[in-house]
Amino acid sequence: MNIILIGDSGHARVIADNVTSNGDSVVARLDDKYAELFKEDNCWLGPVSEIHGLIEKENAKVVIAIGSNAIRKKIVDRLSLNSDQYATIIHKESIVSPSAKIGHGTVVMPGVIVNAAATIGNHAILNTRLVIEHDCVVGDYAHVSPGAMITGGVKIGDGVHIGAGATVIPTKVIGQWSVIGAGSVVIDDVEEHSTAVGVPARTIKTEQNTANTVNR
Ligand SMILES: CC(=O)SCCNC(=O)CCNC(=O)[C@H](O)C(C)(C)COP(=O)(O)OP(=O)(O)OC[C@H]1O[C@@H](n2cnc3c(N)ncnc32)[C@H](O)[C@@H]1OP(=O)(O)O
Repeated sequence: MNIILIGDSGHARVIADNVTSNGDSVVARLDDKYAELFKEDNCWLGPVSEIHGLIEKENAKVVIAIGSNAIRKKIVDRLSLNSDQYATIIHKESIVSPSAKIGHGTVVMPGVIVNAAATIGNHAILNTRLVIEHDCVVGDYAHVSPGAMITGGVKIGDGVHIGAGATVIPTKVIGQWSVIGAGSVVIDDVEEHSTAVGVPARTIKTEQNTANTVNR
């Protein structure tokens, strides 16, 4: 499969590694830091506006390879591609239950475990070596960071960012566009648009994080 990445930073480089280690090819990396389209090492580099021509020319699918949940959403909204024009990248050294569902545009990094009947939304990031336990639901545009432990039946809303190494105990609900600090342990539900940190996690900010919050 040919893949076009939107974004050309560290997160995009990790996704590019995932793509190639699965035997697929990154044929373009598009980013508005480039003024015009050119080819380097057999890969197109250029502004995001080149995407429609390249999808056709290269018979490629697209992944938004940008770490910010809000910016991924903005780009998806702006591009208005069909869902089948996005790829789902699942690293071959991850373990995904046959009964789990993973949405389009979502990336599953090496060492991830997704257990039975978990449902992962679209354009989400399941980062290196995390665990999503049975029956969890992870929303669209969520990012669960490296080493997080999401135990059974947890619900993570759209656009949520779970920090590295955080733990969420069973059946808790993290409201949409909230942020959980690195290393935190969530033992209560977290309201939408909030930031919660610590062990146990306590909410330090509410109504702060939205789909317009770009720096996570
Ligand atoms: C491949 C990759 O790299 S994936 C990227 C993974 N990224 C992460 O895991 C980053 C997660 N981000 C964090 O943990 C951040 O600290 C956030 C988002 C929770 C908070 O950031 P900010 O909103 O800038 O808060 P700020 O730094 O001002 O801290 C506010 C308070 O919370 C405390 N705090 C912040 N983060 C944490 C944390 N993870 N655990 C415990 N306390 C924390 C601070 O000490 C501070 O306390 P004080 O008011 O008593 O001094």
